[in-house]
Amino acid sequence: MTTLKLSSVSCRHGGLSAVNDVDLELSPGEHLAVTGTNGSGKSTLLRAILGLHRDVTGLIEVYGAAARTRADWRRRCADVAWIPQRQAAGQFPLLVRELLDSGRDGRAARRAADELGVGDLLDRPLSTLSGGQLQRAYLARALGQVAAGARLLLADEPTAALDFAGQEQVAEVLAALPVAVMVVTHDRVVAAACGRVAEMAAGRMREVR
Ligand SMILES: Nc1ncnc2c1ncn2[C@@H]1O[C@H](COP(=O)(O)OP(=O)(O)OP(=O)(O)O)[C@@H](O)[C@H]1O
Repeated sequence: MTTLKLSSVSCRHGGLSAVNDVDLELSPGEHLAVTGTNGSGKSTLLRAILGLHRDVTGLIEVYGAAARTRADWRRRCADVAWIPQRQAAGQFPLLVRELLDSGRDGRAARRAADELGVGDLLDRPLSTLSGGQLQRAYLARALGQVAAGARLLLADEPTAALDFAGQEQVAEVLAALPVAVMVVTHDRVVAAACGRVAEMAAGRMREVR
C-alpha cells in the first residue's frame, strides 16, 4: 500500500492558484525532498495533506484512505508526524513539555528532546524559544509520533533556523528514519540524503531524481 498518494491535487488561496494538478506516490520508507522557488506552493501542499489548507481539489490518500469527516482529519493529524514551518510553529500557546506530550509518545519525544539539546527547556513557552530551539522541539515531537506508530513524516524546512552542526544532526536523524518522509527544504544536505527529489515551480511538481 502507498503511504501517501496525491491524485490531481490543486490548491487555491482565494483567486490565486498555489498548487496545480500534482500527482505523487510515496511508498513505505521512501524519502522525498521537495525543493523549488519561494512561493511555488510547497508549504501549501504539505498543509493540504493534513487538512490545514482546505481550498483543495483532487484526492489525498494517506495510508490508503481519504479523509472525509472531521474525525478522519483529526485521526490523520494524529497519525502523521509533522514539523511545521518555523514562522507558524511558535504561535501555539504551549509549553515545550505540552508540545512533546501532544505527540502520543511523550517519553520518546522527551528522550529525543534530550538528544537534540532542548531537554532542559520543558517549562518554556514555545513563544520564547529561538528559531533553532523551536525546530528541535518540533522534531522531538515528530520523533515521538514516529515512535508511537506514525509511518509518514511531513516536514517544512526543518533545518531553516539551525546552526551548521544542527543542520547536519537533523539531516542525519531524518535520513535514518525508517518511515516515509516528505520534506520541503532549501537545504542541499537534507535534499542529498533523500532517495527522491522533486522541484516545484508555479504550483507544478516535477520529479528530478
Ligand atoms: N494565507 C495566504 N493567503 C494568500 N496567499 C497565500 C497564503 N499563503 C500562501 N499564499 C501564496 O500562495 C503561494 C504559495 O505559497 P507557499 O507558502 O505554499 O509557497 P512555498 O513554496 O512554500 O514558499 P517558500 O519557499 O517561500 O516557503 C504564494 O504565491 C503565496 O504568496
